[in-house]
Amino acid sequence: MSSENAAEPRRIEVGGDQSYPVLVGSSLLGELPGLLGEHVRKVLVVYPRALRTTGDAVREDLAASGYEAVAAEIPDAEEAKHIQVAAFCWGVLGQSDFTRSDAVVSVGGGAVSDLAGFVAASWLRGVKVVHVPTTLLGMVDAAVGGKTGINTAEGKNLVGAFHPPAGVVVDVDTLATLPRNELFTGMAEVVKAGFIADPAILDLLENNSLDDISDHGGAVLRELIERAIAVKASVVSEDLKETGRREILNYGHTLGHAIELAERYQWRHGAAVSVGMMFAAELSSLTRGLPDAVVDRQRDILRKLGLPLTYRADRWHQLLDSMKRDKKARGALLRFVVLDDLARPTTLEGPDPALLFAAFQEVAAEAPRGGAVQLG
Ligand SMILES: NC(=O)c1ccc[n+]([C@@H]2O[C@H](COP(=O)([O-])OP(=O)(O)OC[C@H]3O[C@@H](n4cnc5c(N)ncnc54)[C@H](O)[C@@H]3O)[C@@H](O)[C@H]2O)c1
Ligand SMILES: O=C(O)C(=O)C[C@@H](O)[C@H](O)[C@H](O)COP(=O)(O)O
Ligand SMILES: [Zn+2]
Repeated sequence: MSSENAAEPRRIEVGGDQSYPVLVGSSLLGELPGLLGEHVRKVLVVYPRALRTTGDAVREDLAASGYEAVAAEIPDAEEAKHIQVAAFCWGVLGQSDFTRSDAVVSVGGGAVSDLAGFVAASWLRGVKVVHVPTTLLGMVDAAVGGKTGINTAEGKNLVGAFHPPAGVVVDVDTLATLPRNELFTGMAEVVKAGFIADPAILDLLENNSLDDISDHGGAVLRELIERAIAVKASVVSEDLKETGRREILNYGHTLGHAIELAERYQWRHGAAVSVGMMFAAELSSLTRGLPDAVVDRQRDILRKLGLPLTYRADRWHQLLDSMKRDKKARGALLRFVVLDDLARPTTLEGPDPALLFAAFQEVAAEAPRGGAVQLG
């Protein structure tokens, strides 16, 4: 991850009151000081144990640039999004005398940027954060947009804050070590961006081989990443705090989050969102007349990527119960993001429970025998 001989990165600007760049390219570590700005002296580098080599490289690079760089090594994946992990980070910040002019840098997937973003949002009521996403999902979605959060026993992301980063470094070289199944679960959010806003993404996914789609050094994946970031940047530039348009980024998430909770976070987010998008598409067909061709296209693309399309039928009541705590719900009214057509998302409020159940029947599968767990 050296910054020598780096080609000029693509810069995607996220607008709004606190605008910031998302830099996309190779060998971009050297961009971190520029994003941190002039006044930062101390940096907390937050990374999971599984990414110790990369996290350490970032910390050493920052130390070599003159920062007092402190490491916070946290549990892996969804285990990171826990209040005790936030408290551990607050402890490190306190013991190292971090002030309001200091900063946090996250290195990892979406779980790490959500946790580290929340720590930065809450420490001294808000310090700077820069994200270095190392999963596809983190690059195209989680690290961009300023939503931060942790889970509680009752559900996913129930505690958090909107806290935009000062910048995001999308170094595609970090994808070299990402396991293939992690890359493809991240692709669910890319597909989401295609169906809600940018159908060119869908053409790329349909017209290229899985090898080209997953080649981190190749032009296809690079275009998918840049297009998906552009969708997210455009939406959050307009509506940081989800008072309106931003809800479209939740397509597939109402059921998806309920599945993650039901599976005790043993399914990856992208896998759960894949089933959630199929459910949302079926609901769109039943309630908004979404053409069958669009539903079939979504199913075909998700299937090509090896993403799950169904979920066990026997869990419907549990899922429905969790969906009542979804952040889009208003009082007793459940709300879903649905599609009127390709790239025409809208909100459906208080749908007839019979239609919700009917949509679920379209994605329902028999319960696995012998307690088999599908990791997605
Ligand atoms: N804030 C947002 O806007 C937003 C958007 C989408 C998703 N999310 C959240 O993001 C999380 C999911 O993120 P994720 O899919 O990145 O999962 P993750 O952060 O759990 O990472 C998945 C796994 O990949 C490993 N990993 C990460 N980078 C690697 C690399 N370069 N090489 C090898 N292994 C690597 C991690 O150690 C982990 O085991 C969920 O908690 C979801 O709710 C947030
Ligand atoms: O950025 C957003 O807004 C999104 O909804 C993006 C989602 O992909 C992401 O999973 C988000 O964390 C879900 O937000 P939540 O508000 O439903 O917790
Ligand atoms: Zn998501």
